[in-house]
Formats: sequence, C-alpha cells, structure tokens
Amino acid sequence: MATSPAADGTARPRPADGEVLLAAEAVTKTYAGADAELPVLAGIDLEIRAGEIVALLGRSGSGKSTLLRCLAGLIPASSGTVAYRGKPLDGANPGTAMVFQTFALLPWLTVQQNVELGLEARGVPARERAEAALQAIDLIGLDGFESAYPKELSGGMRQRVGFARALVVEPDVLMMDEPFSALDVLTAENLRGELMELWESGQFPTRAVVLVTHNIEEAVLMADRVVLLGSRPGTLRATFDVPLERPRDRNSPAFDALIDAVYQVMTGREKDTAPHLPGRTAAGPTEPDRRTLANTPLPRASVDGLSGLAEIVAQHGDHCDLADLAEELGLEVDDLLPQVDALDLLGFSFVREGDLLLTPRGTAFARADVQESKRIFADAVLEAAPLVRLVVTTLRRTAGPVRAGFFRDLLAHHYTSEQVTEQLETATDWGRYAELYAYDAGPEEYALDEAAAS
Ligand SMILES: Nc1ncnc2c1ncn2[C@@H]1O[C@H](COP(=O)(O)OP(=O)(O)OP(=O)(O)O)[C@@H](O)[C@H]1O
Repeated sequence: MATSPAADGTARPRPADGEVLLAAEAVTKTYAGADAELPVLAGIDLEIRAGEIVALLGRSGSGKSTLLRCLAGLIPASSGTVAYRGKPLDGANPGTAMVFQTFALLPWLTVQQNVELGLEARGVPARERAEAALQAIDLIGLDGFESAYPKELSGGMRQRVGFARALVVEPDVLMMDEPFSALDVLTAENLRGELMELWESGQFPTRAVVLVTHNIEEAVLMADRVVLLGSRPGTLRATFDVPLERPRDRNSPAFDALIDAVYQVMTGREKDTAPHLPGRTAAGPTEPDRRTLANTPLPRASVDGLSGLAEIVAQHGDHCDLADLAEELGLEVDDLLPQVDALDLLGFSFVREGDLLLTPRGTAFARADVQESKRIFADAVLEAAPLVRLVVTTLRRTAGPVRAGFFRDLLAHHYTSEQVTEQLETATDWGRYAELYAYDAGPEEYALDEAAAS
C-alpha cells in the first residue's frame, strides 16, 4: 500500500486549493414513507476536494447517511447528479470506500481475510492482496491480529479492521458513517486521535475524508469543514470552516467558540436566527412561520427530561453554557439537543452563542409548583405543538374517545412509521402531563381529560 506524504513531506494542499474529487449537484432523495413518498434530501450541492476532511453533521433523520450513500454510489439519487472526478456515477463510486458504525465484518473470516475482501472484489491477485492487507493492518495498529477472528476482538480492534478494510483499497475518498459511535468513550477518543495523527503525517492512503456524525465536538475536532444538514427534508443549512491547528485543543477558546456557533445554528429550529458567527460562511433556507403537523415534529423529549433541564438552568441563574452543562452531566453536548429543542419550541428558552437562556415563561415553568407548572405547560403546548393541538381539537369535536389510529393515519402523510410512533409517544406524554387528555393503551384511545372538557 502506497503511503505518500505530500511532495515537501509535510503540508497537504489547503482544502480550497484541492482538486474536486466528488461533486453532488441538486441531489434529491425520496423514500417511501408509511403513506406517501417522503423527501429526505432536497437540492444538495456539495463538493469534496483533495486534502480536506468534511464532516456531515445533523440531527438524527436529517439524511446524513443517505447523502453519504448517494456520494458513495451505494444508492442512486432520485434526481440530480453525483460525479466522481467529473464523471457522473452509474453505480458504486470507484473512488470511495466505506467504514460503517457497526463494523460490518464477516465473522467467519480472519482479520487478514476481512481486510483482503475489498481487494478481492476488485480482482487483485492473491499475493498482492496479502501484501497490501498486511501493510494496512500494520498502518492501523492491528499487527499481530492477522489470524484472529472478529469475535476475539474488542469493539475498538474490530473497528480498526473496518478501517484497514477500507484503507487497503486506497480510495480517493474515505467515507465514514458514525465510525466511533458504537465504541466506548475512551476507545473512540484513542482511535480518533490515531487517525488524525496518520492524516497529519501524510501516511493516510486517501486524499479526502467524509465523516458522518451527529456529535458536534467530533466534527469540530476532526474536520476542516463542517457541513450542517437541516431536517425534513435534508438541505445544506450552514457550512463552518474549522481553521484550527491540529492536534486540536478541546479546551481552547477558539474550539469553544466554534462548538457554540454550530450549536447555535443547530438549535435554531430551521429558522435562521443566528447572528454572524466566527467560521460561519453560509446559511440555508428559513422555516415558515406557521407551525403545522408537517413542519413541526415534536422533539423526542419527555416532560421529565425537559423539566429537568429547565430546573437545572434555573438553578444556574436562568442561563448556562450548554457545552459546560453537558460536561457537568457527563453527556455529549448533542445529547441535550431534544430537550433544548423542546424548551425552545415551547417558548421556555432560547440559545444564544452557546448559552441556554430561560425566557420569563421558562423561568416561571421551572420555579412553579406542580399544578402551576402543568397550567403553564398546557398553555405552551397548545400554542406550539400542532400534534397536541390536533388531538385536543379532535376530541372536543367528537363526543367520545378517538382511536390512536386516526392520528397515526394523518401523521403517515408526513412521517415514516417509526417517526409516527415517536410523534404519538411524545404527544401522549405531553398531553397527559398537561392534563389535556388521557390515553388508554389497551384500546389505544385518547379521551378528553375532565379538566380540559369543562
Ligand atoms: N431505506 C429507507 N427507506 C425508507 N426510509 C428511509 C430509508 N433509509 C432512511 N430512511 C429515512 O430517511 C430519513 C433520513 O435517514 P438517514 O439515516 O439518512 O438520516 P441520518 O441523518 O443519517 O440519521 P441518523 O443520525 O439517525 O442515522 C429518516 O427519516 C429515515 O427513517
């Protein structure tokens, strides 16, 4: 396997100077939803250049993996084109290799055989295959494990096999789909560090990397460019250049500022409310003002979760830095996103420069006794959560209970089956706490809460 540092032995070409390896133009992708074709990607224009690591960042379901698979030619775009070195793809992209979250190793093959697989598929003769695999195994720190089977390996070592298998074909662009998220924190950190050292040393046998992640810190730690996808459908929302020297210091003010800037846009609920922030170079479309069932999915946050966050922020004097708070709670910064989204949707808080600030209504909610907090919550969900409002209005117009299937069918026009279930679970939790309606899981029926009926 060739390990080719740049000509002067040190610097890689600056991203902006690099040759365009991959280009997506006006790419859209739709999938069959529960009851309709659902747009997952809309009008994506993206170039991947030699010398750069690009992170595709976005919430769960924003279409990151779908975009990666379109770029790799594993699935076709519904419209638009993906080109590799100027040539539109017609099937798998010959210039890419993929590392998967779940390692995707064949359990009956040894490490050596797993690594050789990609070369075998490309018709490389056995001797060359074996030599190249040994080099890749050595490069990625798997020396001595050649004859081990995947079940004998730890998660970190298995993922090293995943990397070796992708790198052995020396792809122009290495594609990584959440490669560290199945690993424990320390293993992930170690592997990230080693990969970045290899990349910096010029020994990495690829010219560019595309990394899918939902982890803001991971994106800022590794990438030269962070591309933020908005949801429903996935569009390019913002791009952040990361001009920080490597190895990057997570505790530096510049690193913090970038995390805050990304967090700010990511928590902006698809509307562009962010002021101009360092590193931010572009912003995408805005959200319509009117909230509907289709454009306002409920965040996956329980009342307990969002109330807990509001109370913690109230204890910090009604505002706190989200990255610091996540660290204090032993969480990744994006673990708090659903709760932050929920508080924002309900008008209880907003994000400014990485700080979560309670609104007067949010402060009142956090400090109220249970009955008062239920009243405040009920007013807020009726104003802001279209699905909860729909359940209440339907129940008010109907004499008796209403089957969950009725709402399920309505939601199926806009969401996948899995999302429909999640939406109803959140609406049930929120509406019950607000004492707007009751839900009987036996017959799967909603009924007006007596207080709401009067
Ligand atoms: N093969 C498929 N058929 C139908 N719907 C799909 C398919 N693959 C993905 N989806 C839907 O498309 C949307 C985007 O999925 P995708 O996996 O690309 O998002 P993501 O941003 O990578 O999410 P995550 O971080 O949760 O993996 C989701 O709503 C998902 O349910």
